[in-house]
Amino acid sequence: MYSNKTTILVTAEEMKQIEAEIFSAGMPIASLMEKVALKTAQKITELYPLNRKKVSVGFIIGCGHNGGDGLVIARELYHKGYDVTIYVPLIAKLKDLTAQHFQYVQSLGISTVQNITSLSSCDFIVDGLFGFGLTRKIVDDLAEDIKTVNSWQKPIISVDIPSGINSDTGAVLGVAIRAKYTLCLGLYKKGIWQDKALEYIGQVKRIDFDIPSSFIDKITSESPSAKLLTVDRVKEILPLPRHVTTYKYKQGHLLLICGSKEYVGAALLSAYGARSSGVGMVTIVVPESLKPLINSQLPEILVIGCRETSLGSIETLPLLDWEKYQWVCCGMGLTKEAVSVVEKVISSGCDILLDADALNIVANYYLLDSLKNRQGKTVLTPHDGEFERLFPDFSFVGMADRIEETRQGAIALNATILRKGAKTIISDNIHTWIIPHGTPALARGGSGDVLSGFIGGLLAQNSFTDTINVDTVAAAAWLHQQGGILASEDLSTLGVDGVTLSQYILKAVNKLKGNGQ
Ligand SMILES: NC(=O)C1=CN([C@@H]2O[C@H](COP(=O)(O)OP(=O)(O)OC[C@H]3O[C@@H](n4cnc5c(N)ncnc54)[C@H](OP(=O)(O)O)[C@@H]3O)[C@@H](O)[C@H]2O)[C@@H](O)CC1
Ligand SMILES: Nc1ncnc2c1ncn2[C@@H]1O[C@H](COP(=O)(O)OP(=O)(O)O)[C@@H](O)[C@H]1O
Ligand SMILES: [K+]
Repeated sequence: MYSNKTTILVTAEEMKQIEAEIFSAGMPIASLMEKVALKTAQKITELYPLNRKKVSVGFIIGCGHNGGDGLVIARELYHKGYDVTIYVPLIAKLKDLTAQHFQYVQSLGISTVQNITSLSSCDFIVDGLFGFGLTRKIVDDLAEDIKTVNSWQKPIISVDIPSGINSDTGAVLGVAIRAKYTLCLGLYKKGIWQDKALEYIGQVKRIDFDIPSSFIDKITSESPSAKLLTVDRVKEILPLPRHVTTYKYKQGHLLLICGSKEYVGAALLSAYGARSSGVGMVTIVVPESLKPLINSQLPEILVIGCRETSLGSIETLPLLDWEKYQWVCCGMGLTKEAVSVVEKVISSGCDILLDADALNIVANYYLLDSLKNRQGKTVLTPHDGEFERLFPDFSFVGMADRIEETRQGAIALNATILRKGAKTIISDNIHTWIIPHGTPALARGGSGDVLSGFIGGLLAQNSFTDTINVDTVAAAAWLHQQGGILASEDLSTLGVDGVTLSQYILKAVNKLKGNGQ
């Protein structure tokens, strides 16, 4: 079982406790700082190698151990031949270890300047101002310094976390460094993966410093932690390789209930998404008038046309043999008037995924209790607007920690929630996955319809395995983003329409074979 502990996201408190375990086990604080900073310095020389020409580096040094790290890095780059200048705005309140490093750096003759503008001629900047010890808003001169550095549009490498970013919620505390690289120390801080931090973190790299996994377990195993989903984990979750003796019904039967005259494409795109999952069978329930189109576009899909309203929505569902289907996906392009359809799906007792208008209907008709207490598993795939509509007056809505807010939603509705966004969050009441890589190319109508069908198809297949739903939904979201990334590489950010996306998801699946399988 792939159980990489270092993809876990930790809060400042958890990191402090993990480091306290390291210190109480005998590792001197100064030694850990030295080890961490040496590895960080090494990474910086890889990012900005000297290659014979002079490279000048400006350091912003804080008063805490982030500053201590920065000073050790400054010293090491100096010894390697970089032109180093340091600026120590909080010189009046340096912690002891930081003060010692400052004294040594000065004894080496490394130049210390009195104001930030003296760094403006450096090739790049290292931000060792604040780490996870930042506790309050950055104001006054320090805030001005950060605005000044950002204004230079120069590469900034942030040690541990961009200074000014709350390491739990990702919120900007007044003002924050806009980093080109964030070199996260030891374990990923939770704030780095919150959508709010996205425009400040740049490219994130983790600097490993051999934290014993028993210490990580000891501190984090009690609390439900979020983790980054990695390619290795996705490979484990996918229903691959197939048994040679399999047959189509062993590969799952998915029921899609979606579409309307107004939103024909949503039904089509959900079906394309389902097709890309490789699910054994797909049955789609749509208003009668959509039937010929679906049949012509996706000949392998069984189409049940049903009576439609004057507006072209599904009026009533026909009698369905619900037992036949491993999963039901409902809502894509359904319109908000198909209330009885959603009520029937909720009371069907099947395992269901609700998206788009089905979510709006649940919100508008207060079906939350019937959702929470229903038989069968529930997956919800709201974007932020749908999420807020679902939980208008719940205490957790609007909390600073968006990852935790999503988990609270999952608990409230006894469901697995996929929260759409630049960083997709997938959570049930215990497990939370973050999809680390994404592309804004997906920010267009139809991407979500493809996603719902694709998730449904994977869930239907994995219903024959012991894979938990939150893992399957996360793997689907990971492949959906990867499909978008691959498509934008070939067709540009503007070229990732829903049909193209559904085809590139398969390229993303195929690429997994290349990952050292
Ligand atoms: N522990 C270890 O050995 C290791 C730790 N590691 C490194 O240390 C970092 C954590 O170190 P840290 O705890 O010293 O916190 P850090 O962010 O450096 O400084 C916070 C200081 O700033 C101050 N301050 C806060 N807010 C402020 C504000 N708005 N405006 C002005 N001042 C403000 C506050 O002092 P205060 O003003 O509250 O008295 C506090 O003392 C961590 O991110 C990692 O980089 C790694 O190297 C591994 C080894
Ligand atoms: N900036 C972005 N970066 C990455 N993914 C995005 C971004 N914007 C949207 N997406 C993804 O695109 C999809 C949009 O879904 P949704 O808003 O439901 O679209 P629709 O319902 O119109 O198909 C979601 O999977 C979301 O995660
Ligand atoms: K920093």
